[in-house]
Amino acid sequence: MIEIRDLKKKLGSMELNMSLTIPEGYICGLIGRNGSGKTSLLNLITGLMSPDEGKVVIDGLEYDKDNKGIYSRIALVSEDGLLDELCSARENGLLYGRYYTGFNMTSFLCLLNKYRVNPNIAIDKLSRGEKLKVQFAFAISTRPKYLILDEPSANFDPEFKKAFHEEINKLMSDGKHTVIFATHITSEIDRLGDYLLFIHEGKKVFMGDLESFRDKYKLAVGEEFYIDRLTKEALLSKEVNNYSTRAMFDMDLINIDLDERYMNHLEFSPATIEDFMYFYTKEAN
Ligand SMILES: Nc1ncnc2c1ncn2[C@@H]1O[C@H](COP(=O)(O)OP(=O)(O)OP(=O)(O)O)[C@@H](O)[C@H]1O
Repeated sequence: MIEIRDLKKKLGSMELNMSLTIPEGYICGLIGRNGSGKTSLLNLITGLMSPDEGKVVIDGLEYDKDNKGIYSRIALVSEDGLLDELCSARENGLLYGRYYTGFNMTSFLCLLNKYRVNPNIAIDKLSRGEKLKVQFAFAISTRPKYLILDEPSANFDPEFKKAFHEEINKLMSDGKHTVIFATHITSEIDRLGDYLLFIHEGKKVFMGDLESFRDKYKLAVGEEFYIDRLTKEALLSKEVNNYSTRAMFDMDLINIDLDERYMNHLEFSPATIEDFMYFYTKEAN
């Protein structure tokens, strides 16, 4: 389990400030608009960045006290690659694999072969997508309990996306692994995710399973008159068009006794992550 306890980090004019728990055995999609703090949060979780206050606790272990225990459990795949760019993938495997108790060189080379990446040329001679493939293959070959992916699939071609999803499913099949991935592709969370963590300006807006998300946030369509009659606190924001109005509601805050008669005039459907982001950030602006 990953616990983020009262974590604070000043990032320019913004402060990342949150507490949350990420359970084991699930895939958690991390979403938020550009600059909301996704990469910074993942860097704090993986120990690449230190918090100003608070801490990250992984399986009861803490950075600075139990680094070895943490690093044997966690692997990060990100654009800012952690491998040596001047060395080939094979050399990186030989150099850095030994720091990971679970690293398997044969599995690493097999995956590179499967992904059609040459293991013998320097990483800086590879394309962006190929670099990410090397990182992904390396991370998977350490058999991490926690696999952290920072927008991994943005540069993957459709064929590799399929292989990537298969590999994630394989890793997750024993129920003991956890994947956290930041993405801007909301359909990827719908497809892969069990949990959703939505952040905005360094703060947690929603953390929970996708079913709870769809129960909590609903999109209402109908006449503005009826939308305006519902509990004000439950309304995230609305968009008025010529013929109908769309509005996002937090159903936990709706007062059913008072609102039901107006709700009957509106059509409600579970929010998609994309709709939620649109209506949430529209109001927050
Ligand atoms: N070391 C740092 N010092 C100062 N500011 C920082 C630092 N790292 C990040 N920031 C700022 O913090 C904010 C969040 O950055 P971050 O990269 O975490 O966002 P993000 O959600 O991953 O964005 P994107 O979706 O564009 O990748 C940005 O405004 C960034 O400029």
